[in-house]
Amino acid sequence: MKTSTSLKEMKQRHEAITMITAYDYPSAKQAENAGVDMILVGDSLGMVVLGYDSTVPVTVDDMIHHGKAVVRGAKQTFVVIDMPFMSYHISPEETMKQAKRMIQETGAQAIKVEGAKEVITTIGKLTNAGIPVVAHLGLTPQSVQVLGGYRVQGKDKEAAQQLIDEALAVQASGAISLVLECVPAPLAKLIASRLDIPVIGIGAGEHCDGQVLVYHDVLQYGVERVPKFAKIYTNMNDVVHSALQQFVAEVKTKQFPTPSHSFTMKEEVISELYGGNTNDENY
Ligand SMILES: Nc1nc(=O)c2c([nH]1)NC[C@@H]1CN(c3ccc(C(=O)N[C@@H](CCC(=O)O)C(=O)O)cc3)CN21
Ligand SMILES: CC(C)C(=O)C(=O)O
Ligand SMILES: [Mg+2]
Repeated sequence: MKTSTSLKEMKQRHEAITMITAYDYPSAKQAENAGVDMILVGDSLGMVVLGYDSTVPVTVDDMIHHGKAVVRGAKQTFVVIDMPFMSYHISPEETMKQAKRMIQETGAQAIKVEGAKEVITTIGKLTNAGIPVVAHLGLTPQSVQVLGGYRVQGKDKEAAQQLIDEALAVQASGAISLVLECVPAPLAKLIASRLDIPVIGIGAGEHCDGQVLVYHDVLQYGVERVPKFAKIYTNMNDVVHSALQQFVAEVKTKQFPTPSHSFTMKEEVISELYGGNTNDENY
């Protein structure tokens, strides 16, 4: 199991950190078996496994339900879980209460929060309470309606400088790592070099300390289009489609099930069930 200290040491020795999302028991088990360093129970689950068109409808209960299954599937892997939309903005009391539930009820090792300005003091409070916090800057999908769409962030001088300042601020308030989403590669490179904590990029280029992608994008599983920054390593849509089509066809044509997928019983018991009438048309 990685720790915030060992992740920082990986950064220091320039060993790339790998992170992938998982939302349930089988995906978590697969991620762990493939040797990822960290698993993210992302609120992207709202879009990729619950079918919402943004991450905004996702609740703390949704996150806990999926988070518990992920932790059961990946007991040896560092699991980070997203605090969902508005669960850390209402009041400090509400934030602490929900963060406590997320950690205690799932067994995850850390939580992740989007943004900087409004969450700087929150990161410090959670850290002081013993909850490791991962920050998330750049394209922050919970604010998609404020950002005006899923767009690359930090392209001009002012926006880039603001991102640099925010990255330093989340580190100063105790964040153990920073996820940087959809920012120009040169800006991500500069931020990663200025910070001591690992910067995990998604659409942030090759110079981050690690990379994170959404499980269903990597596998093209259930998703139709994937963001430009995602790399598709296999096409599960085709694999699943053809397997399910074959199942349907084989049942229709009576090719499935065969005796090898069935159970039988003693001949004499069957005969008794037919009242000894072995001439019955169904016998
Ligand atoms: N399947 C999936 N993968 C993700 O990476 C992901 C989600 N869902 N849901 C939550 C957020 C939303 N994310 C997204 C969604 C769309 C784009 C996107 O369409 N980006 C444009 C680039 C726009 C530009 O050029 O400014 C693209 O063409 O990829 C990016 C990030 C990342 N996260
Ligand atoms: C895209 C990653 C970083 C995320 O926050 C999520 O999957 O919810
Ligand atoms: Mg997220």
